[in-house]
Amino acid sequence: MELKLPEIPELSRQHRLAAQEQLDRKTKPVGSLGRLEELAVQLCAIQHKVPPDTARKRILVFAADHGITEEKVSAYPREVTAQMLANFAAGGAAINVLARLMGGELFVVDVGVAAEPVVGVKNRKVRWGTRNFAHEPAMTVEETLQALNVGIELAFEAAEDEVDILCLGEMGIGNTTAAAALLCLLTEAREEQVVGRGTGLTDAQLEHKRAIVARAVARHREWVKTPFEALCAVGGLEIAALVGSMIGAAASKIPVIVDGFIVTVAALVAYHLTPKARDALIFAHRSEELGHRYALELLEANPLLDLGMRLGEGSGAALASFLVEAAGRILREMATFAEAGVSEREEQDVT
Ligand SMILES: O=C(O)c1ccc[n+]([C@@H]2O[C@H](COP(=O)([O-])O)[C@@H](O)[C@H]2O)c1
Ligand SMILES: Cc1cc2nc[nH]c2cc1C
Repeated sequence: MELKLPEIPELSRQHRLAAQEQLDRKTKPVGSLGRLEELAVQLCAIQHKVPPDTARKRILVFAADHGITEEKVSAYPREVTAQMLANFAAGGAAINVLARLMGGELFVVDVGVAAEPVVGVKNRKVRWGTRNFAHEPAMTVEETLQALNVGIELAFEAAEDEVDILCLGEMGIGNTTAAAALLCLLTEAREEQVVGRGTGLTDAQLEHKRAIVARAVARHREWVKTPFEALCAVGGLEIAALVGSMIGAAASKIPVIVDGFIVTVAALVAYHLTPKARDALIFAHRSEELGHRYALELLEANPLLDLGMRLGEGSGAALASFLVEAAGRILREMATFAEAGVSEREEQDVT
């Protein structure tokens, strides 16, 4: 298997201009809907249509386990990943509540959880968890490509189902360690800048996690030459699938709402592999996780929300989807000055 990525179309300048022109004719002072207007224009540029479609929303939650949990880097035991899959399937997790509230479909995809498959969760296991990257590369080239392809396939399936907006989330105990190490390997970041408390480490546990990441990153820097190799070295199966899904969605002109720290690091990998993947991304929120600010800055991303959240599961993306849908509906449904018989702005000479 080799790395073959789908072609990504350019953002549509024509639809961007048409969207802005229509917005300026709606019954509101020019520019008064602020970032909602930017969002509406961005949706049109990604989808190549005015007004944009926002009715059909799908959340993809990619789940996997991490060998690095052997190093005691998470506040919770590895088994929680599989247990949460059962919770997702039963409808009891935060993301189930938010999916119901937003009227979105929730697809949970097991790309590599270290347990038997769960009924109600899509089984696309590549292997039962990654290897411990403190000692060896987390994934082989073959495994990484397989996981990337799971993501690409799910994005293409969404396109076939005429999904309008894709929200991306993840579940995987230990994945803030993988994401932080990946961020270090891809950039000049130091561990103190990007290794955070994840699910809630104490000060002493955070020190330990930083030492583990520093040692592993130094070790893998010796051989890692490309972003793809960085993903193999310290990434995760769900992170690789997220990267694939972003590239597949961009190729299919589907806007993607990026959740927290882990999904943003996946976005950075996608950007390094194929820069145009960045164009289809909308950043949901600024997570409490330490490295998120840094990762967002690298992508020049200004997220919509800042609610002090650090859950994952796509929860921030689901919340931001309300704003994204609002932006699209404003362009679709608001009356123009002419339609409503409202007087337009006056050119007043005050000299
Ligand atoms: O999305 C975030 O910014 C975020 C920040 C901290 C933790 N998480 C979630 O918590 C898990 C990873 O935390 P940890 O401490 O086990 O590395 C994983 O299931 C993520 O969904 C997610
Ligand atoms: C309970 C629990 C739920 C989660 N959801 C995403 N990451 C999680 C981590 C834990 C520990």
